Amino acid sequence: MSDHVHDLASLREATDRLLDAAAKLDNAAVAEPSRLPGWTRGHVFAHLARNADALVNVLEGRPMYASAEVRDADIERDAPRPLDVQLADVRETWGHLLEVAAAPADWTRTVTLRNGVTDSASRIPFRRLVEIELHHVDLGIGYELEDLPAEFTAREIEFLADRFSGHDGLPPLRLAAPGGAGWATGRAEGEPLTVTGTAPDLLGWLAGRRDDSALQCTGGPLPALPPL
Ligand SMILES: O=C(O)/C=C/C(=O)CC(=O)C(=O)O
Repeated sequence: MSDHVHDLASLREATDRLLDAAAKLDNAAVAEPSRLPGWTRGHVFAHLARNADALVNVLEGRPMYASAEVRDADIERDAPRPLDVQLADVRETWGHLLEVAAAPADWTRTVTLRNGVTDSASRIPFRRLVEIELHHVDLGIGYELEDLPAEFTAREIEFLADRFSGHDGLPPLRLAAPGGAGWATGRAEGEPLTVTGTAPDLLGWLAGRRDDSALQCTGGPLPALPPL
């Protein structure tokens, strides 16, 4: 089981980091494109606020979002807001999520996210941490994959490697980072290809944040990853 107390502490630090960096922006920068196709920085802030509300729903046993359409429409509605409103929303919704997470609860219970995904409640703080850390990078404001805490990077590679594990569209893969860290993913049977790169480059590739140009693949050509 994930250590939700440890992950909540990491989440506090990551959220403070994002809010401190974002506070240096101005309204014009909020309206500029983020690194996510079709999304301004305002879309990213709006998404983070609505995701906090959605995770409160998950922890309290309600559907994460009323529907995919409502999720998307809420992000579009909130994206054009000025910086102070965006950051107040991210801060307040995060405060509410923390309050709900502080209530006595069975952290081993199974909760349901969107698209029918289920998980242990104890993994919700880590899932939120992924949103905060990767979207901080997506804002394109000077925080890069290399700036992510090494523990987070290793855990997110493991999380994504698990997600692609057993995927028929992928050959067996062994991911290898300097220092001996390694992860297995793709189909289980067969001789694995070895994909070598720094942990940030491996994470960037798996998470769709970076191309494969910094990775080396031995044993065959590097496969294209299926959509997340
Ligand atoms: O952690 C997950 O499996 C799901 C995360 C999300 O759905 C994040 C979003 O894209 C969202 O909350 O809108």
